[in-house]
Formats: sequence, structure tokens, C-alpha cells
Amino acid sequence: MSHPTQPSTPPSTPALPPTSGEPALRAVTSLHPADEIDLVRLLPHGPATELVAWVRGGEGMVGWGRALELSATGPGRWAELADRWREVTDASTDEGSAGAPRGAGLVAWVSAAFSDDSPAGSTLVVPRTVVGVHEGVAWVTRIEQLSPGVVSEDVPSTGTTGATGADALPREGTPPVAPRGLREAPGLTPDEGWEEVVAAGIDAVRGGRAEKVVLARDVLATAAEPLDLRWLLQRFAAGYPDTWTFAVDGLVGATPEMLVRLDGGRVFSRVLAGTIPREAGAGQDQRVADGLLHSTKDLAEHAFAVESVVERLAPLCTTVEAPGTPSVLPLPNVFHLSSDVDGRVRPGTTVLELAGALHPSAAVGGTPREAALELITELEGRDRDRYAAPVGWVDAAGDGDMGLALRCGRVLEEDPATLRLWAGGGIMADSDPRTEWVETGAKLAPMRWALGTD
Ligand SMILES: C=C(O[C@@H]1C=C(C(=O)O)C=C[C@H]1O)C(=O)O
Repeated sequence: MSHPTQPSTPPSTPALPPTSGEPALRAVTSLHPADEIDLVRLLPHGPATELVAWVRGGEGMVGWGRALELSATGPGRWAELADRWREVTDASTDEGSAGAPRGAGLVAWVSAAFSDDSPAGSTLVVPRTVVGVHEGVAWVTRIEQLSPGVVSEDVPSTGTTGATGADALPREGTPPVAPRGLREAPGLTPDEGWEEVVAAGIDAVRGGRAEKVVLARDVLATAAEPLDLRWLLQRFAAGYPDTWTFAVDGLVGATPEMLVRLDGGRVFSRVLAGTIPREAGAGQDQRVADGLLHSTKDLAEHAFAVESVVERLAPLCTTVEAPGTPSVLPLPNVFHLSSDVDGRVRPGTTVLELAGALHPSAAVGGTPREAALELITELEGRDRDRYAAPVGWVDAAGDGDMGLALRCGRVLEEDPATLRLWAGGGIMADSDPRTEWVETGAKLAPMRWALGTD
């Protein structure tokens, strides 16, 4: 039996839609008076990964649902996210945000992996609903995909105030659920081994391998049920109002450190390095703060961090200015040496590219950068996931805030009742392992307090 011969050319197939480019989004913003809006109370109950927040002193933004998610890995993760976000925003429409406060309109939250070779990946998330507050103005932005793509189900709406429809202000969500039956366990480094890790870091610095290396430890906190992130966010917002309370992709915390803010061409970075736990009793504050301001070890450690930021900003800016001496930033748990760096960015640079260039600053890596990163890999011996990496938001113009993911934890993908908490500190030749243990304990205090019910 003979078989029909195959045609030499395949039959013509219908034309496929263009595959280049990212999905287009449509953002619609409405403005409202901001009377008595408590942003973190607006968040609906939902899985940890569906909630986003960036709030400080009652202002900022919260969001939920997912209109779009982009991910990237490797050393090119920043450039990839920046390019793809530009493609998204170029193809998208943004209605009603003209003249509205910074952050209103099309906006994405970003959380990146600390290291270039991390399996953790980096993510850019555009929520379906964003509510913001700034200087007496509130806004609601609703975002949807215009072109085909995967859109996850929105978190159920919390309802609306008076007015109905897409532009109404969402009403407060149900009260958050306090974590029950909390227990702590040592993380990837056994507690009793961490001072040895620090001692090895001190030896490496004394031996000339680096001038400063930041070493961190982790702790696991497990509750009886999946954690309600809104509990933590409300605690942070109330107890740490001078820090940026953040949530994205299951990473939650209250960071005092602004790696980089871009606002209409102005660049700002708050560099922190050099820390002392705040002792109970306000009577001690002045003495402790003075001690920090005169500690040669802490001043040197701080200078490395400022230098690393100024050096990396310089090629991307027309001007960069740093103060000659740091000041003391008081937080409920610690004092930090703090320097505010200001600059003007060269046109066309977004906050994502700035964060990519600055990360890891010597506040979380060390000096020199490459040698310190090698030591971190060698001595910590495990991946930092999203800890100590940039976290924040970017708008359609490329402006935004990128803090450092510190005083934070991340919900484990495999167990939504467990958070991995992290804290680290800068190790210099004259550091002491016991003091570093106490300092990292003070840096874990905000998370431990936020998990509590006192
Ligand atoms: C590494 C952390 O914090 C960083 C390290 C600091 C230090 O060593 O003094 C201070 C602030 C942060 O830049 C942390 O909180 O985990």
C-alpha cells in the first residue's frame, strides 16, 4: 500500500498574535479626602503573597490582588526588571493620576534576591487595587490587564464607603488574626555556631581579606496557623512609625534604611551602619547615643557604607552630596549612625537601575564589595533569599522608593505558618562576637515584637 507523500511545505497556519512585549495594563485612579484612613487596616484577609504595603508615619500605599507579576534571576535581574517594566508602562494606560500625589496611578512593588546566584528569584508585582495616602489626599487605583495573560483571582473586596463602583475607597477589612502558639527555632545556622561564624569573619578581616563584612543569622518563627500578615503590618505601623513598613511576596518588615528614592530627578539615600542597642530607660539615651557618635569602630564602619553609596551613585548622577559626619537615628530598639545622601540623577535612569547599581552597599555586604560577598558565601554558607536586598515600589515614570529588606521575615513557601527572620551586622577587625550577637538580637526585636500580642 502506498502512502500519500508528505507535502514539501507545511500547510499555512493562521497568523499568531505578536509575541514580543509585555502585557498592557490599564490603571484608573480616583482621588478622595484622606480623613481618618488607616492604610494597613484596609487590607483584606488573604494569602501573605497577595498583600503589598509601603507605609511610614501613616502615609504610603497598600495593595492587594495581582494584575501582573514579572520575575527575573541572576546578575541581570535588575536590568531585566527595569527593561520589562518600561515595556509594560509604555504599552499601558494610566487614567486619573495626573496631578495626584507621588505613587498614584500605575505602580509595582519589587523585591529582589540578595545574591546574583540566589535560587530565590526577584519579583515585580502589580496589584489589582492600590490605596494610598499623602498629605491629606487619598487615592484608589484599580489595575487590570488589557491583553491576554494570566491574572490571578483578586482577593475578595472589603466593600466600599458610601459610594459604589470601582473608584470608591475600600472599607476597613476584618480585624487581623493574632498568631497563636508561636515557637522559635534556630534557622540555618545553629544559634550556638553563630559567634564562631563572626569570629571567623573577624579573623578574615584581620588577615586582610576585607575591611568590613556584614554577617547575618536567621531564626524560624512558627505559629499554629498560617500567618495573617496584616497583624504584623498593623503592629509595625503602630510601634515603628519612623520606619518603612513593607510587604511584598510574603516578605514583611519595618526597615529604617532607604537605599534609594527617586523623585522627579532627585535622588535620596539614607545610609545606616554602626549600631548600638537602645537600653531600657530614657535616662541612658544621651550617653548611649554619644558613645555611638564617638566609637571609632562604628564611625569607620559607617564611612565604608556611605562611600559605597556615593561611589555607585556618582556615574548615574550629575551631583551627589553626603554629610561630612553622621547623625544618630533613634529607633525603639537601637540607635544607628545615619547619613542622608542627596543627588540629581541623569535623565532616563529609573529607581530600579539605581537600586541595581547600589546593591549590595557596604551596609549589607562589606568592603571591598567582591571580597566581602565571597566571605558572606563562605562563612554564612547559605542563601540570604530576599533579606538585605532592595524592596519597595516603582511607578510608571520610573520614580519610587527602594528600601533595604531589614528587620524583616519571609513566609516560607512550603509552610505559610512559618516566617524566617534575619538580622546581621557589620564585622570589623575590632568587632566582638558576643556584642554582635546582642546587636543582632536587638535587630530581631521589631519582628519578635510584631509577632507578639503584648
Ligand atoms: C544588616 C542589618 O542592618 C544593617 C547593618 C547595620 C550595622 O551593622 O550597624 C546597621 C544598619 C543596617 O545597614 C540588619 O538589620 O540585619
